[in-house]
Amino acid sequence: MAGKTLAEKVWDQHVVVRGEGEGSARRPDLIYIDLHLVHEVTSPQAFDGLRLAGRGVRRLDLTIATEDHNVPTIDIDKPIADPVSRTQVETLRRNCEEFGVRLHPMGDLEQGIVHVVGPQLGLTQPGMTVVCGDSHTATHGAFGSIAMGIGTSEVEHVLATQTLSLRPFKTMAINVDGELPAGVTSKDLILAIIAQIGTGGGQGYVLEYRGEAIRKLSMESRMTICNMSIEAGARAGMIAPDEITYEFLKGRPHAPQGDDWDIALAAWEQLKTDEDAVFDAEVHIDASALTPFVTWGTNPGQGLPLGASVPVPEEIADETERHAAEKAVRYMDLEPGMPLREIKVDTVFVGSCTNGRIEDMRAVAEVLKGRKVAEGVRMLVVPGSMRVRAQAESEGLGEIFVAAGAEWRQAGCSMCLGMNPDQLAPGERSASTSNRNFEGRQGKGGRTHLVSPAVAAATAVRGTLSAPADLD
Ligand SMILES: CC(C)[C@H](C(=O)O)[C@@H](O)C(=O)O
Ligand code: SF4
Repeated sequence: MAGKTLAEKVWDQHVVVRGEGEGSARRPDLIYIDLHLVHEVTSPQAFDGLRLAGRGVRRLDLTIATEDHNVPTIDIDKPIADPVSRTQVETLRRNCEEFGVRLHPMGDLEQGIVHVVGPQLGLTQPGMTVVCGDSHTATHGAFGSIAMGIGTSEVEHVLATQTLSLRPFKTMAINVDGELPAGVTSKDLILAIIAQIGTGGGQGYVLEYRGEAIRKLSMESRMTICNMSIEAGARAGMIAPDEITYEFLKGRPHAPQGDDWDIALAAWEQLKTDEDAVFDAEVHIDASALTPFVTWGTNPGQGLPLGASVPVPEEIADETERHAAEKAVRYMDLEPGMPLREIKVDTVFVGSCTNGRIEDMRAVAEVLKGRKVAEGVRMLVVPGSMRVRAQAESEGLGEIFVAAGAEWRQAGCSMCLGMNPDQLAPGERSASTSNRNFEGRQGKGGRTHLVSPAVAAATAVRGTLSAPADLD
């Protein structure tokens, strides 16, 4: 019998009841869930459902909530001005209190974006099943766990039973060969992967990122990659745990301690794809050929190396792609054929669950140190959690941001999406370290270019899409 992939191993360890049938006709499996993360947007109806059915939360010890999408990132001691956001946050607080769910509210040191908070507390661990009513749950796959976004009715099911009925998946290996050149980051890599396989390329698959370049990445960088698996349409993305994973986890508040650590480690070391395992699909990408990568269009797959030019739609042979490019170029208000480096921005956003961690803050500070944000450019630096903020402060990074003329904010999803006061005005253009560049994502009529933290910082200094190497 052929060996198993990492994803198959983790899945098999969590099957409570196996679905009947074989192959594509196999019915869903009932899967045990090890960690359930909750935020204000997708939980209200789930708690309502529990209340109506007279049920409680089955595993309070495996459930944790935080406020992230609707929170402002300044004046957090004042009441939330927007009534919809205020209701969302207050509802979460009421629900968590009533059901006994642990909540990290605004102002708390552990508050922040749900996908930053889980790993930072050591709650996310190798070999787990992790769910959240949020598509970027894939982030947690960086620890070698199966981490999936779920809908509100599934949130209710997990709250009530700690299990979920899930369809079996296909496996895809993303083999990243060679080494990333200096100045090229994991954000550039994932943008290049999505440009290669397309926003639907991962549909039905759990992706496993493998190869030399991946092994060398920090946990923060691995999270950036897994985070965007959903932008390739995948059900989840994973990376096998290794020394870098264990080093990150050791000593965190919820990581196993003492003998439990040794027992856990022995189990985690088994979590790799067997040599003779067969993936349903394999993709290769040459890391050594990559340069900083940015998006020009309105989906995360419409990206190119920074040194390239805006596509000329008439030159695109495939009709569907041509139409998509025409539409995107129009919405983005770009000249076909213009160098990407000439695109001027008025806003730079650093943050989100893709690039709001300490490593990202450091990368931005390194570029901004001793430099100024260009005239007419507004730059927001938003830590993914209050702990990231505190760490950045202790390293003196906050001062660097402020001295450069950037706004150094409190934690939250912020300008990643238009659910809080941090938004683009119609017609404004941003370079953003977030993960989605859909029409209006950062505010109605706003235009988004997805970039790495280093590119975001260099762009803030020059006012046009730039890499640190473009600065003198
Ligand atoms: C609001 C939430 C449900 C949504 C998601 O599922 O991803 C948000 O986090 C996003 O990034 O668009
Ligand atoms: S930071 Fe953005 S992508 Fe991440 S959870 Fe918040 S809104 Fe979604």
